[in-house]
Amino acid sequence: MAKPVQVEVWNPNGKYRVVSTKPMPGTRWINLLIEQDCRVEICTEKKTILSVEDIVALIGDKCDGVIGQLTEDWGEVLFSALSRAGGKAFSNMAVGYNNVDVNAANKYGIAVGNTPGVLTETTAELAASLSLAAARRIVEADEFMRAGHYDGWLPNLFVGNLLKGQTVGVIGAGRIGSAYARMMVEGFKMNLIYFDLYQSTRLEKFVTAYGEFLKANGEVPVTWRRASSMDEVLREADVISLHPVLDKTTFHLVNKESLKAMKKDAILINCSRGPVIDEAALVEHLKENPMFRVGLDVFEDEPYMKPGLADMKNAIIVPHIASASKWTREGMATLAALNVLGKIKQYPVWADPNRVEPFLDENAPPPAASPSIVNAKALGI
Ligand SMILES: NC(=O)c1ccc[n+]([C@@H]2O[C@H](COP(=O)([O-])OP(=O)(O)OC[C@H]3O[C@@H](n4cnc5c(N)ncnc54)[C@H](O)[C@@H]3O)[C@@H](O)[C@H]2O)c1
Ligand SMILES: O=C(O)[C@H](O)CO
Repeated sequence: MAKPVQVEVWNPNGKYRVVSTKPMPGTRWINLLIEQDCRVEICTEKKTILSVEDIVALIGDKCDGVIGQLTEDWGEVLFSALSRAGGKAFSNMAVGYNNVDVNAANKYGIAVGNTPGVLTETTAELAASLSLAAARRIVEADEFMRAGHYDGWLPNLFVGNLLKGQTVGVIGAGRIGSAYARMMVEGFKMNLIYFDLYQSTRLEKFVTAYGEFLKANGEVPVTWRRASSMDEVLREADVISLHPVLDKTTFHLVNKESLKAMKKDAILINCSRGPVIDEAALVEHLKENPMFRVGLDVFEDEPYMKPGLADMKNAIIVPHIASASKWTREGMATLAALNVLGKIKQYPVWADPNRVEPFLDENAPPPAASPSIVNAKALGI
């Protein structure tokens, strides 16, 4: 039998039992659930990643819905346990849901929610921060100062790359990739090359209009191009940022061969999912190409790193914090809670999962809808 898991209980007499596998930022999400007659149970176990067994214990005999995390393995075992407990709703507190077996959820008629729209800019800003930090060697320089090595200005000290006029390459120009592209184009006057399965017309229009604006002001216009293959982006771009979903088509999208195709002094940023890069191949590439720099928010075997990565001066590594702004994390918690609540209350699914502002307005009640259910069609809701 699974051992009991520690929880904190809100509104013990609530009719619907909703479990959150982690404490989440803010209290609005808790209040919204309580106002709608939910008993909210928040797991307070100290360990960071809960096992499937822990979550089965949390679900227990009666559970209407669960808010879970991207570190958890939501597959057959958990969805069957949730279904046995009478549950009909699950939401990841994340936009990515590669940790969820949606087919298994479909089998048990369980809605799967995610949280798009509220983390686009925050995540793009971290990708931009890593791009700048890598280009200007900020982390290396900071370590150098703290170690007391600075004994005066030198012409060759921490010389990096100028972004202005260079080419930024985006692989996966969806919500986050497009927001990042705009930041780099508008902020640093970089030219854009992107690769996506779909055309990003809005992004193209934006760069065209900005280029015309620059030209009208006597400046060199920025340009854009949609590449017909990822390789084109790898060969041509000076800074490449990865923003696709993780699925079979993007696993090890960047591998030994693709790394070789990139410029020797290129910068590679990954704020999508770790397995999009073959991390062992990346470590070898960083060793062989000291001018090549990388900024990583995500790792192939998270929370672990491949041997050697932590020793590389040309790598900047941060612990999956791309969506970690207060506003975004509180918003993600709210959206995840409302996904679960919406299914419990049999509300319809919101028509446009990218337009989530009405759910985030602290001064007004949220719409009676689930903000984003990825298997809505399959479940006929
Ligand atoms: N590091 C973080 O904290 C963090 C935060 C948010 C999102 N993410 C990750 O970023 C991903 C993207 O988020 P989003 O909101 O921009 O999603 P999105 O669906 O708007 O964009 C993903 C884009 O990837 C494209 N794509 C899919 N397969 C591709 C392929 N084989 N080659 C090229 N492009 C391909 C899609 O067409 C789409 O335009 C999420 O799925 C998640 O995994 C990470
Ligand atoms: O997919 C996501 O939402 C992130 O990885 C966490 O913000």
